[in-house]
Formats: sequence, C-alpha cells, structure tokens
Amino acid sequence: MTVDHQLDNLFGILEGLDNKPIVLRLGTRRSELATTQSRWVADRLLEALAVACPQRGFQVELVEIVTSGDISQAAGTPLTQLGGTGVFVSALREAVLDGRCDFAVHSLKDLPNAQPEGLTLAAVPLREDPADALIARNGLTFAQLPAGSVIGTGSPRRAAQLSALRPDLKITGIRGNLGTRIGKVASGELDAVVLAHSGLRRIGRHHEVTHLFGPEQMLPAPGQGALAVECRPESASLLAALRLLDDRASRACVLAERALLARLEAGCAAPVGALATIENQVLTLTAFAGSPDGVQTIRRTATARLLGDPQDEQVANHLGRALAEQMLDAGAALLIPVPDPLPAADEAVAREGDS
Ligand SMILES: NCc1[nH]cc(CCC(=O)O)c1CC(=O)O
Repeated sequence: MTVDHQLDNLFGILEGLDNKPIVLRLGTRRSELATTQSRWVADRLLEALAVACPQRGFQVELVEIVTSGDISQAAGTPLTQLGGTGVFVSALREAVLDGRCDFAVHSLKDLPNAQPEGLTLAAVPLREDPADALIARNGLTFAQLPAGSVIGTGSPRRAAQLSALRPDLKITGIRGNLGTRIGKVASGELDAVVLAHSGLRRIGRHHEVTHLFGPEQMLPAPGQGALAVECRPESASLLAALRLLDDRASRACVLAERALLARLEAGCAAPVGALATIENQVLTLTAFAGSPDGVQTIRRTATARLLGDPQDEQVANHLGRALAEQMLDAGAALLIPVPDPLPAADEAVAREGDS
C-alpha cells in the first residue's frame, strides 16, 4: 500500500487498515548537517503524530540521495561553477517528485527563489538562530583578530560585510562541509572562518564559536537558520501531518526575506543579506547589499503590521518586495551581479557554499 493510501485515514477512523506501522520515507543528503536536520524533523513529526494520531504507529525511514553537488565536491569543483547550491536541492526534489521518497528537508536558504511545480512548502519549522558565527584560532574574538588575518568564506555576502567592518582583514574563498571548513582553522591554514551559527548548533560544534555577529554587524542570508519541508500536494494526509510542524512566525520572517531576494533578482554571487523579526505583531525587515570590497553598502529597514493567518503570507511578501524597491532606488542593482546562465530553470538562484 502506498503512503498516500495509508495516510488517507490519518486523522479519521483507521478501520480496514492492518496494525503495521506506517512508514514515511524522508529523502536526505548524506552530509552530517543534512542527516542531522532530517532526523530532527523526523523526530518532531513522530512526536506530533503520536499526539494527533495516537491509535497508529509511525516510522520515518531516511533514504539517502546522492546529489551532483556532493559528487563534484569530492572532485573539488568550485561551487560557483556548478550553478550554486541549487545542485544540492534539485536531486532531493526529483526524488520526492518521482516517488523514491515521500518528503524532503532542505536548508531554506539554499532553495532557489521559484517554488517548483508539483511540490509544496509543507512546513517551515521553528527557526534556529539565524546569526553568522566566527570560529577563530586561539579563541580570538572578531575584534581581537590582528590586521592581515586571513578569513575563509565562500560567500560574497559575508565577504562584503566582513570587508565593510574590517578592511584590514584578508578574505579568501573556501568550500567544503562545515567540518572541513572548521578544520582549516585548526590546521593553521586560516586564522578564522565565518559559518552559520544554526549549522554549528545542529551538528553540536557551537562551543567552538569565538564571536557571534549581531544583525547590526552582519545580516544573514535570507532564510538562514530555517528549514523547508517539502512534499507533493497530492500526499494530502502527509501534507496535513507535516503542517503540524509549521511555525507561523518563522514562515512569515523567511517569506519576507525571500520576497526581497526575489525582487532584487539576486543570483548566487549576490552580496545580499536580510533578516526579519517579529515583535508585538509587527514584522521588521532589514536588508543589506554591498560591493565585494565592502566600500559601497546599502542598508534599509521597513516594517509592516501582521494581520494573522492567512493574510500574513501576503503581508510578508509585500514587505519584502517594498523593501527591495527601496534598495533598488538606492542603487542596489549596481551591486548585484547578473546571475550566470544555469543548467536548470529551477536552479535559477542559489547562494553560499555547501552545507
Ligand atoms: N552555505 C551552505 C549552508 N546551507 C545551510 C547551512 C546551514 C545554515 C542554515 O541552517 O541556514 C549552510 C552552512 C553555512 O552557511 O555556513
């Protein structure tokens, strides 16, 4: 019996079904971060189902999907030549679309701007800390790094903001998974690296952080720290189950950030940061765009009052687009490179390095 059929009665009467547990197949990449994120979502889903559907047993089976990005990482191809992190996302999406698995978990910041045909963003679970973090040699904080220190980052966004804060630092490209990048500090190859705090927390290496960048210093990538859970809309019961994991505030924030990015038509080399927060039902969005050397920078903030579901999606999208217009009026288009032609339309925008 297919999962869709098994789940048809998920919230109803389970007559006619045998007592075997329902197995949900979660497609995941092999990296430590990807499997940790997938397991975290699996555990939250099983918890939610135990409450929503206590009569029934459930299991989540992790299905490993190898992506072209993982293969070429081993071969050492720079990510910018692969069409950005979209390469990691599309293989997982294909696996959901062709039925090798039932759902998938992505780092939301790695998703291209357009939602592909045939897949639904079922949930944005509670967001981790979106901040960027420094791991420097000998426990040095950002302010303590001597002039001329060599900082590794593959992200034009981090490079632009680092250069704006400390023009005396040297920035060098770097890729590889989180462990590989941290290893370059331990080995002495680099004085420091800048990574997402969320990723470090998920793999349990946040104790090595020597400085956390505040939003006034460095704005994260749109969607950083958030996960995206995707399934086919036809999997109605699974979709209903995954919706239990959705966090409305996290969803509104990342929608605003990504609407801004989409309106800026920013490609994988875009030095664009954005962060939305909610306080007292007011959504505040701040964005940054800068030249790679950090000499030219544009920073703007806008706010909107949230109205509650279901209007909040519109409010968030509108705020993101409106702030993008302000950024464009201030000349942001000149700071954003035109994206390279990419292998597939659904990979049109991707940023950053590998997870
Ligand atoms: N750049 C790749 C990437 N994609 C997602 C994360 C983890 C952070 C997140 O949860 O958004 C990372 C690592 C990083 O940016 O250092």
